[in-house]
Amino acid sequence: MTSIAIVGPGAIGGTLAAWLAQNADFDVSVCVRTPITDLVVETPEGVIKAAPTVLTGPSQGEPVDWVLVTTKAYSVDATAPWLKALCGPTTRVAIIQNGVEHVSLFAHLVPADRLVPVMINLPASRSAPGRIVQSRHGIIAVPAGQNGEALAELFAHTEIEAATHADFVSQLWVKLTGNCAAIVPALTLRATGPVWSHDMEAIVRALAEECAAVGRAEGAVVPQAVVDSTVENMRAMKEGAIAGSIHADRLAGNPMEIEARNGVIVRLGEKHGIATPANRMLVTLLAASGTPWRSEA
Ligand SMILES: NC(=O)C1=CN([C@@H]2O[C@H](COP(=O)(O)OP(=O)(O)OC[C@H]3O[C@@H](n4cnc5c(N)ncnc54)[C@H](OP(=O)(O)O)[C@@H]3O)[C@@H](O)[C@H]2O)C=CC1
Ligand SMILES: CC(C)(CO)C(=O)C(=O)O
Repeated sequence: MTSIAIVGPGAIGGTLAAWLAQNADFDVSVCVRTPITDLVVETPEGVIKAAPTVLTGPSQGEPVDWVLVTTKAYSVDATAPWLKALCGPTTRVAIIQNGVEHVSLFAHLVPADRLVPVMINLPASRSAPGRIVQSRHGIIAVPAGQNGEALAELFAHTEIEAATHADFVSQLWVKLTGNCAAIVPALTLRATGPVWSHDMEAIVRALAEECAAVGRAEGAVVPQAVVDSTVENMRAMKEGAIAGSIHADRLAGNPMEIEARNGVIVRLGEKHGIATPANRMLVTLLAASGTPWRSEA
């Protein structure tokens, strides 16, 4: 029996917990801030249900084989008491978040040889605690090597396609390039398609070009086609559509991952001497969007 604890069963964590709990060889628990009774997830393959063990505080935790951290990237320190309770000498910890800083954010909490960064491409939204819609097929990318292989193996019997990649850094930056333009609808609170113009295209393209340039300076391969498809996706965005979790978070008045998704482009751009004026401007504006919205928790 493989024991798996998921810290933060929101849209992503709840979806992954429900899929993993379908495997009778897994003992799945969820570590919550807001209690849940069970999980009901509408997936591309139909509705799946699960009733994992629910831990409401770190004092209820004990060492497990795997911890999957699926909190937002600004909640790192909030996971520390959970990690202390759930980690034994052989526990592996997967960080399943957006952004490119999985390892550096958690380096002070988890030994490097047991920290597994994960890129996830899986659109999911939560309507209530434990009630989630996974709207498209899920993809997970992990670094090549034993830890990555073991993480991918956990998802072998799920809908989610998990694979190892020798060039994992490129997986992260390609995803970030696709995601960084979502800061526009997060600011305007409107889909970009219906208000598309040459000026809007220039802004979206600049955001993605800057991200790709910084990613390349960090050693990633980010093909120009990724920039072009980011622009095309924003052009095609229909009225009423949500451009992912940062847009959904602003609409809900939640804290946003501004720093992990766009601030990082500015910071690492500075490190490499790459100007990132579009990201810098929109980060400043979104962070300044004021009450009742907060930028980071
Ligand atoms: N949603 C999506 O479609 C996608 C999201 N991602 C990324 O995945 C990561 C998770 O996002 P998402 O699932 O959308 O976020 P959610 O806000 O839906 O879920 C985060 C969860 O973390 C919980 N949490 C926060 N602090 C603690 C704590 N101290 N102890 C226990 N639980 C805690 C929250 O609790 P509470 O229930 O109280 O809110 C919530 O359940 C982010 O990095 C995001 O960018 C990546 C791809 C797609
Ligand atoms: C765009 C999407 C859904 C892709 O997985 C995402 O990363 C997010 O919502 O944050």
